[in-house]
Amino acid sequence: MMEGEFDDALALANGSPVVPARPEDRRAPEDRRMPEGHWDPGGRADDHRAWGRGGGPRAHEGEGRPVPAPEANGPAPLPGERHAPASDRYAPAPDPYAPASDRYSPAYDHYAPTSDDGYSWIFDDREPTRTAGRPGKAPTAGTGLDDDARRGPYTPWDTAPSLKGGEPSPAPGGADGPRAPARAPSDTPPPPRPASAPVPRSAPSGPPFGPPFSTGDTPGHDHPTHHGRRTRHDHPAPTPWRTARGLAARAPRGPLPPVACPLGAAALGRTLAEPLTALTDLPSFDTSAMDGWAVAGPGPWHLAARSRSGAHEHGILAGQDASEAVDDGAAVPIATGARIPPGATAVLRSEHGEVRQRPDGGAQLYAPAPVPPGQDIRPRGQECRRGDQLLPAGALVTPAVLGLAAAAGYDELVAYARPRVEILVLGDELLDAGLPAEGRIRDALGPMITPWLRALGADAGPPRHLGDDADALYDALASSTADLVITTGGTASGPVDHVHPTLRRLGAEVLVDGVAVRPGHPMLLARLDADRLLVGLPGNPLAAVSGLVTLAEPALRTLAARRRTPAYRAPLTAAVSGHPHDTRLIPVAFREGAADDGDGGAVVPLRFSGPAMLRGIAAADAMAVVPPGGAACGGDVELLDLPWTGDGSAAEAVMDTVTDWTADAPARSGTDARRPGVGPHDRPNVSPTDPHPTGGGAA
Ligand SMILES: Nc1nc2c(c(=O)[nH]1)N[C@H]1C(S)=C(S)[C@@H](COP(=O)(O)OP(=O)(O)OC[C@H]3O[C@@H](n4cnc5c(N)ncnc54)[C@H](O)[C@@H]3O)O[C@H]1N2
Ligand code: MOO
Repeated sequence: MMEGEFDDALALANGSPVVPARPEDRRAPEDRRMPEGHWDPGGRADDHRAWGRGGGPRAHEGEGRPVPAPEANGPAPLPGERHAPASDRYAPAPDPYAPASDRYSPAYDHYAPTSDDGYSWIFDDREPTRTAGRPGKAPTAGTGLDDDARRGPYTPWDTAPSLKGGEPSPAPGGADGPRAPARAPSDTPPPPRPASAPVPRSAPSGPPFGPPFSTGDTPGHDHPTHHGRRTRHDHPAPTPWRTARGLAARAPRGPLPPVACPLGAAALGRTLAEPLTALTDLPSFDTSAMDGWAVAGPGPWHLAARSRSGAHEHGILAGQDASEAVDDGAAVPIATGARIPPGATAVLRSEHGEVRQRPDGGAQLYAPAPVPPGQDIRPRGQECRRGDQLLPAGALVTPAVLGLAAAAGYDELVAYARPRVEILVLGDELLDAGLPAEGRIRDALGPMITPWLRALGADAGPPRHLGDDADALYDALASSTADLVITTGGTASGPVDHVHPTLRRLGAEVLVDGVAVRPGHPMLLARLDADRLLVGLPGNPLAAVSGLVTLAEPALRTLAARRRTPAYRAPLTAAVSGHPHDTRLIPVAFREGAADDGDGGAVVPLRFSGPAMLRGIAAADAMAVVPPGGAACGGDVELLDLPWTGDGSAAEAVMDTVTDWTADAPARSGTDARRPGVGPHDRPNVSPTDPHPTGGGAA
């Protein structure tokens, strides 16, 4: 296209005489590749990429801080004060950790649903009570100790004095039982200590309670009793939570081999093992972006009866041949998605054109304003040229990726194999249908874990129920060919907790034997052989969730070659007390506009987050990582996505390669508590319209 032709259009608009365009100046539209609505007078066909790679900010700039600074969200606790002032309506429960206990608490009845939206009752942001003034509890007790800590450390059943006549063991002390032993902070391996050295106590009260953990400085690794009898004295120190995640991520030898899989559900959720490279230009031909007329040169245009019989009765439709050229000064009806015929220079939308009949029986098409060359034409190669990298290896195959791959000409994708996971549900007490009865309960983990793992890209079959049969467990583990076996229950040291003994019997290498996390501390990770791992999830349902996110998810990520989603944080609407030594994982719901600055996102700790409960996690958007010692109201906490929260992997992959991703992205306020790139959610339990989400719990 010559500049003169553009001038022609302008001249027409200005009522100036039109100099007919020279046909030799009209190159095929295929040669002009510019973004839609922009013609390419200079024929800069190969510069088209520049249009998508402007100077806009990179999509991931500023990603690290999607939420306001903590100080914007509420006062920090005063020195010596564990909770925020009472005026803070998002202030914490008297002891938010207390409901995590399995002991009956009247609180469980107290938080029955009362609110209008039916969900806000679950927020764990009850009216604050200063610790010192809390009735009925000594200020030093219950500040982060759950039932387990109160009743004492992890105690192997076979050494409990009341059951066996083994070594003497001190009786539980005080009303709350013995205190948990002091341990190193969660994410720091405990310092080496001589085996005979006494273990310091976290509280001076209570009778002595012998050292319960291994003195080894490498938790879970140098434990001397993996092939011998476990005693209370030689149980390994729990692995710090973050260390455990890292060990789980590094436990597999690497990703499973790539496979070619048909484009469709078989590929969904896998990770691309090769870059997705365009097999064609997209669009692959110059395309009409609108229903209307393909026009050649400036108007008005002669609406010719098409010369070829039968063809183009309704004009040129999508999918039809459009090889017949349009003469200069002529127009032909065209549909969205149809090929632009040779000679056409623009598309005039149907709502913009006016057809006037001529006395000679012909028709003339008029436009209310000049039609710039290239208008409403999607030029070939606008989105990509053949050979362009559309996505890098490592991108998650999402539904959108399937669509893109299909558009780009793929019939199958080369992606990493899905990890095969076998789920073994242990426990004679479990029913798989009906109501709990006669001491038996419903299996809550089988129905949960299979889809959870599938959402993580695993090939997980239905759970197998093995009861509490040690031989059945041995046979199942010995014969399994799965990349990862997941057991539920039986990780502790009760009389029918068969996981540890069976691993010893199999000669498995225990990589993580207990994690400094609540709930879920008995979780474990073992290598059955070079290519098979086992994650032992505790039986308490929320403890099992904790094990899923702590051990199963990182291991599966490595096996499936999934990217780690970057950590993200949000401020808490209420203080959460911490375990003295262990990391806590608590279910939280996102709430936009909950913070005191009026528009900041935040996360609301949910109630019913005791180890045996699923009520909190079922309403949750994420799990918050609460470090030992707790987190203040307004303080940022790290968040772990849940499978239904969304996964930014694909978006991150795109951001690495396509810079105009930002052009259409909604502006990020910097206060969105959600993962960058994930749109506002509308889960009913976190209705942003509810100004008083404390609901029934606020009283
Ligand atoms: N003496 C000690 N006992 C326990 C300790 C401890 O430190 N010292 N830790 C407790 C903690 S914490 C947990 S968690 C559990 C873990 O126990 P197991 O992994 O051996 O699990 P089970 O005893 O089989 O079950 C525990 C609990 O969960 C229920 N359960 C089991 N499976 C299911 C299922 N599929 N669906 C629903 N509920 C399930 C089971 O009935 C028990 O109530 O150990 C504590 N003990
Ligand atoms: O604290 Mo256990 O780990 O109940 O879950």
